[in-house]
Formats: sequence, C-alpha cells, structure tokens
Amino acid sequence: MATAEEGHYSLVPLGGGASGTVCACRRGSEVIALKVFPGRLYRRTRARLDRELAALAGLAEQAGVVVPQAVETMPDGRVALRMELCTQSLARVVAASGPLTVSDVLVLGLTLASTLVAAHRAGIVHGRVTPANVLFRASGEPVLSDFGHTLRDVFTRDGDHGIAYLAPETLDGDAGERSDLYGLGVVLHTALAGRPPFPAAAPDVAALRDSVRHDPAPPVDRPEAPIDLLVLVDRLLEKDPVKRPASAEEVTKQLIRLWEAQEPEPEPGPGPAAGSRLGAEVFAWPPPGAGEPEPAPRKDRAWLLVALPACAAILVAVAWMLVKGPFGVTPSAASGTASTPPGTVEPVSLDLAEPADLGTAATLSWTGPAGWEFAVVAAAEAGPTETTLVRRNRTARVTVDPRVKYCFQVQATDGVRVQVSEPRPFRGATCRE
Ligand SMILES: Nc1ncnc2c1ncn2[C@@H]1O[C@H](COP(=O)(O)OP(=O)(O)OP(=O)(O)O)[C@@H](O)[C@H]1O
Repeated sequence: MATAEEGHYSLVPLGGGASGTVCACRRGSEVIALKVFPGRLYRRTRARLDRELAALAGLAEQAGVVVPQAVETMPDGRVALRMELCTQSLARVVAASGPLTVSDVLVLGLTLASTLVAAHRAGIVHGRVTPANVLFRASGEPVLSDFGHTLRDVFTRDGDHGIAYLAPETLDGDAGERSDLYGLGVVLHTALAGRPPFPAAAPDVAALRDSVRHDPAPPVDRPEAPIDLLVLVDRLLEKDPVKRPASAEEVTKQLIRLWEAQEPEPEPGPGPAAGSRLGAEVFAWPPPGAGEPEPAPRKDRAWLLVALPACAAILVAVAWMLVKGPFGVTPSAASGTASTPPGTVEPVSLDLAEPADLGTAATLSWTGPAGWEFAVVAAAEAGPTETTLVRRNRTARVTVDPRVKYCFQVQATDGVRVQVSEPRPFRGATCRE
C-alpha cells in the first residue's frame, strides 16, 4: 500500500476509475477523499464544473449522496475534487463477504431509488450507477457517489472501464433517467447474487460489450427472495429502456410494497453500536483495504449486519414520505393530521411559519424535533403535488409558478413516527384543515 506525501498531504490510493484516481487524504487531523484527475482545469471547464457543483450541492440537501465539497489543485497542478471519505463500496463489501440479506437489499434499493427520484426531479442523470459508486458512510447509510459529467467528459482515459455495469444505450453514448434505473438493477443484482450480471474483468472487451448489449442477465438464485423483487431486478436490467420501469418513483413504490410485505425479522441480539466498527475504520490511518486491487477476503461482515439495518427505519420512512400520497395537501383537500408508515403517532411539535413569496420561489422555515428528517409538500391549486426531501434542514426554497396559489406542508419522520404540520396557505389558497 503506497502512502505518498504530496505537499502537506498524506495520500493513500483507493482505486482508479475511467477518469481519475481516488485517494484517502490526511491533512493534520482532517481525513477526506480526493478524486485526482490527470490534468489541469481550464477556465471554461471550470465555469461548467462550478454550475454542476452548485446543482449537486442542492441535491445533497435532499438525498443520500456524496458530492464534491470543493475543487482543489494538487501541488503539480492537477485538478482534484474533495469529498467526504466513506468506509467502503458495495463492490468491495460483496466481493469480500458475499451477497446481502434480502432485507438489506430492500433497504439499499429503497435508498438508491429515492435518491434517483430526487436527482431526476432536479434534472440530474447520474450516468454510472455501479456497485463501486455505492458507498457506505460510517453510520452504515448507503450513499450514491460520483455524480457529475464535466470532469468525466474532459479526462476520460479508459473508455472501457466499468462497461460491464453500463446500460446498453450508455455504451452508445446515450444515458438518460432509465439508464440510471438499469444501473440500479446492476447494483441490486450484484447485492443479491454476490456478483454483477456481467463479469467486470472480462479479457475480451468486444465480447463483453456484445454480452451487455444482447445477453440476458443470469438468473439470481435466492429462493428466499420474493419473486416480485427478482422480477423487478430483471425489469430494471431490460436491454430496451422502454421496457424498464417508467421512473425511479415507480421503483420506489414497488420496493416499499415489498418492504411492507416482509415477514418480521427476529429482534437483533445485543451487538456493537451501529456503525461503530465502520467509524473506527474511517478514522484509522491508512484506511484498511486502501490500494488493494482486489478486496481481501473478510469473513466478518458483522458491521453491515448491524449498521445497515440500524439505518433501515429512517431510510424506509424517508422513501415512504417521498412517494406515498396520503399526506399530500391540495388547496381544497389537506390531511392536516399525523400519520405513520409502520409505527404509532406521538404528536411532536412541528410548526411551519408563514411562507415568504419571492415570485418564482417561496422560502419556508419550520421548527421541529431534533434529529428528524423532513420533507416539504407543495400542492399547486388545480395542479400537481410535489414532495421534496430536505433531510435535516429547517428551511427550504421551493420553486413556484408566480401565477398559482399553493398549500405547503412539512412532514417529519424519525423512522418510526411521521408527523405532518398544519398546511400553510400561500397567496390566499384555501387549504383544508
Ligand atoms: N468518497 C469516497 N470514499 C471512499 N471510497 C471512494 C470514494 N469515492 C470513490 N471511492 C472508491 O474509489 C475507487 C475509485 O473510484 P472512481 O470513482 O475513480 O472509479 P470507479 O467508481 O471504479 O469508476 P467510475 O470512473 O466509473 O466512477 C472505487 O473503488 C470507489 O468505490
């Protein structure tokens, strides 16, 4: 494992992709990830990158994503993106420890599908949803990384990297929202089968491209998995994008149904605190597994068994808030009451303040319990109702049509309870109490 001193940094390579190399980086007490690209950044590309990073920062407020926090210049002039350092990728977990449990696969699928809902609503297509781009935070929360096309387009040096994971249309340079759904299919297939649908390290690249374009994915042998989950994964992996589910929202709804239909699992026994082992790994230096071409076989996957289910309740409830309709307010019909996905109602204070009208936007602010996740519901008069996750933020800026009346509402969840604020009329809308 190479640890290089570069300027004032200590760098440990974690792996290389189509366009850059990701390193864990230590500067004093700070530990981060740097994705280093093989060249300098010119002014026009920088302007494009800045616009992209601004859009991604907005997405990070709504969804579980790792996005660049800053653009940095290495001592030799190469450009690098600074990110939070995660513990490891799904690719590494599966290669080292085998397939995930069905329940973990459902949580993973729900989290990624609701992330794609938020991304697609913001007009952002990922383009490379792969097992290496699904990372785990120290808490066990799965997050999607490697958004952004600007530097990928400028610095791609290995066009064949990762083609085993790409949708057939992406191989022809045409990626859209349904290509991200194909990527989700690859991720779920990998998590269930313990290997990707097509071998990542195929020696004959032309044959691999041919397989990705034409061969069906091999069946997943998990008799305990619900048949509807296996059918969904197969639909996500359809070669023709039109035959895949129509949207990430549809996939989220299906995964919620599968989650709700699960047999209750036995109570977990006493074990380490959620994510504690992962946390230790992140802050150890150098990071374990860094620089290894193949993950070292690791029998012990106790951290995932503890950390991922510990996140499940909140991740599922957040996905549920995003796509389930019962709290939707409309100017003529609003629930105004608390409801829950699986748990009980214990009212907590959740107060949405008078929205501020900025013409094409409204700013909302509210008070609510600490540690809960929030979503904003905006119902246009005689128009659609949109729910936007805002994670733990207490303010939101919502784009509105300057000619339309709205009712706004905030939903909150701690993973067990869901609380709904009183609806707030905007521009004189009539919201039902
Ligand atoms: N923020 C991060 N924290 C921890 N590991 C990371 C982080 N970002 C990337 N990695 C890991 O670093 C390695 C290289 O990532 P990189 O994004 O360069 O390539 P890739 O995901 O294999 O390919 P692609 O170019 O298609 O994204 C991967 O194994 C990835 O899981």
